[in-house]
Amino acid sequence: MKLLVKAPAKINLSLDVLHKRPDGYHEVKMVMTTIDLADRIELTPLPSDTIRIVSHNRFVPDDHRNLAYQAAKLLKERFNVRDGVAISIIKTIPVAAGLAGGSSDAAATLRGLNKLWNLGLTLDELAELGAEIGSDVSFCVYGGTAIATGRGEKIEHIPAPPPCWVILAKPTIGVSTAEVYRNLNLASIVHPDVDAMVKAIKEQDYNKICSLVGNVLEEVTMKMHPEVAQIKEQMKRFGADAVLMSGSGPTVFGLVRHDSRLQRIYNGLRGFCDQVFAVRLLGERNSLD
Ligand SMILES: C[C@](O)(CO)[C@H](O)COP(=O)(O)OP(=O)(O)OC[C@H]1O[C@@H](n2ccc(N)nc2=O)[C@H](O)[C@@H]1O
Ligand SMILES: Nc1ncnc2c1ncn2[C@@H]1O[C@H](COP(=O)(O)OP(=O)(O)OP(=O)(O)O)[C@@H](O)[C@H]1O
Repeated sequence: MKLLVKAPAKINLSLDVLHKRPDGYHEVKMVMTTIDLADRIELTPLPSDTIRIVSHNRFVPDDHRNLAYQAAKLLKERFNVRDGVAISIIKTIPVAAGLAGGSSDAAATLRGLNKLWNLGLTLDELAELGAEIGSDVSFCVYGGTAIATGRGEKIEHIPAPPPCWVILAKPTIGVSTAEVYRNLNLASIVHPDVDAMVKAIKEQDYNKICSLVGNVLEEVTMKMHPEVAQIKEQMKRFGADAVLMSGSGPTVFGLVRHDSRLQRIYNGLRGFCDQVFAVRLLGERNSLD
């Protein structure tokens, strides 16, 4: 049996960093939501006791460095699974983009193998395992919309924001998350109001949500890559309701409510960015089947 699993990308509507922890990670407080831009993961049982990664994207490693490989290895070791699996990754989410592509592939692999190998784990158990792979993996196990705290692995679900379009534009650079956190100057942070963002989402107040988007990592990445600021400016000029960099970047997203504006913004951005997408926010959380 071949199993197909969808691995959606995330954006951060609000991302605050509270302090640096003794273990080197940063204590964060963020609002994350999944969007309808997804990789597809195909899981095929193998007769031998191996994990094989198949990916036709030259930026995606096809060995133990792949987060989907690490997800399969973790399940095999923890639950003594002797079966093998071929994990084929059909990539749509831009790589090293701030959209949690690798983390979502790992999360989808956890959900899929739980089913393929009849492990009977709950989403909570899979999210806990996911945290061992990366900070964004727990959220990606659930999807939907959530407040993430700790180093990003503590998840509290909240309702989805009101429906809208999300325009994404990724400049042709990749960003190292570790480097961005390293270059963050904690003393000069202007903190976004994460609680107010949560309240605005619960009240389904689209205009308020737009006025509250904020990401403390944005300034750090912009300093390294001025094209991020340029794309933000363009997106604002073409009429997006709110514009922000996602995660550690460099992808910039814009929220757009009216269909009539969408084409104009999309066409305008295509002029100077290869990777531009127009997708919907995804309201629902992932289920186990
Ligand atoms: C920027 C975000 O994507 C926002 O959602 C996440 O905070 C990063 O999540 P991620 O890519 O899954 O991060 P990980 O793979 O766990 O960590 C990569 C590196 O980023 C830094 N890192 C990550 C998360 C965090 N809360 N504090 C950190 O300082 C650490 O140096 C770590 O070695
Ligand atoms: N399945 C995968 N897909 C993409 N990249 C992967 C994968 N597994 C490992 N990687 C490695 O991880 C690096 C970061 O890729 P990824 O697309 O996950 O970044 P990101 O979107 O910035 O993640 P985040 O938003 O969680 O910080 C890549 O450069 C790549 O070498």
